[in-house]
Amino acid sequence: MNPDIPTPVTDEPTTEPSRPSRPVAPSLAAAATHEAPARAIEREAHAIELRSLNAWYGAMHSIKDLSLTFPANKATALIGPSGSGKSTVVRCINRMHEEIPGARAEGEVMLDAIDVYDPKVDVVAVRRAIGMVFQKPNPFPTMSIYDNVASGLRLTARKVHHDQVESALHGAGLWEEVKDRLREPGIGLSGGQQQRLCIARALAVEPAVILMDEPASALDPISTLKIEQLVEELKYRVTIVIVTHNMQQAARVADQTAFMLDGELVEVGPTEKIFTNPGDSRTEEYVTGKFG
Ligand SMILES: Nc1ncnc2c1ncn2[C@@H]1O[C@H](COP(=O)(O)OP(=O)(O)OP(=O)(O)O)[C@@H](O)[C@H]1O
Repeated sequence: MNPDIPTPVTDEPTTEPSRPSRPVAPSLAAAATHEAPARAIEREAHAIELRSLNAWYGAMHSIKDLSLTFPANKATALIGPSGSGKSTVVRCINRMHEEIPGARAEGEVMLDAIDVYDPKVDVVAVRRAIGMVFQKPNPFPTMSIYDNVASGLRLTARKVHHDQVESALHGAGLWEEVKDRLREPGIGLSGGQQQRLCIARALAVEPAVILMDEPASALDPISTLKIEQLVEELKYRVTIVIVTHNMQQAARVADQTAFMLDGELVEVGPTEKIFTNPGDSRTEEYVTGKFG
């Protein structure tokens, strides 16, 4: 564990455990670089393609031969009943699954032309290129608002520019609310603001993809709306994968929706089709509330 990085206020693992130790494949290196100007928000988003992904917890086979593409610059919702494997899939995408004792994954997770499971790819670079936001906001408890956002940048940059922090806070729709209190603790913000601070922290390192695992389920309706509006804005700069139990939320924010059941992909398609004219009767039963 890097001593510069305090433990986040959550039992979720931090996505930034240590400094990169070896070179990364070129596009991941590009995605992870801190040298780009602060407003390099035009950075390309990348599609993620899962090819025959399988995941286990010990002997339990929890993700079964899942192939699925998350198109660049789109928001894809992962829906399905509790235990269907949604969170496991997102943790496989940025290689956090393997941090769980006894857990392993097989298959390919392609980011652009690079398999993030390629042994030559640095796992820290993967997690910079593929940011993650959890259900419970997890700002670093001892850090100011400013330092929370700067923390990822400091892993590799000698100097963090104020512009980079400001740009990320703008990107997360938080700048106006915090610009006069940047040195105050991040945990002093409201829950919704903390979640946007976590989004700013993820954005600061200019990821290609952001994974959101039920990012609004702990928030009030107004904060939820702000997160949903943010998803709409962010997808012009990053690819978004959002796990949600809220069907209305999926319908509001997602261009594409994938329905999972028992670790398998039942169906994926344009969100409107999944909600109005799904191809599989199990999808219809789920989206109409007959189970789950
Ligand atoms: N850390 C873990 N150790 C062992 N089994 C796990 C672990 N995390 C998840 N599982 C199991 O893997 C399967 C998929 O769980 P996962 O959390 O991915 O589903 P989910 O669809 O995200 O559920 P929820 O909507 O309740 O969050 C479940 O059977 C679950 O019990």
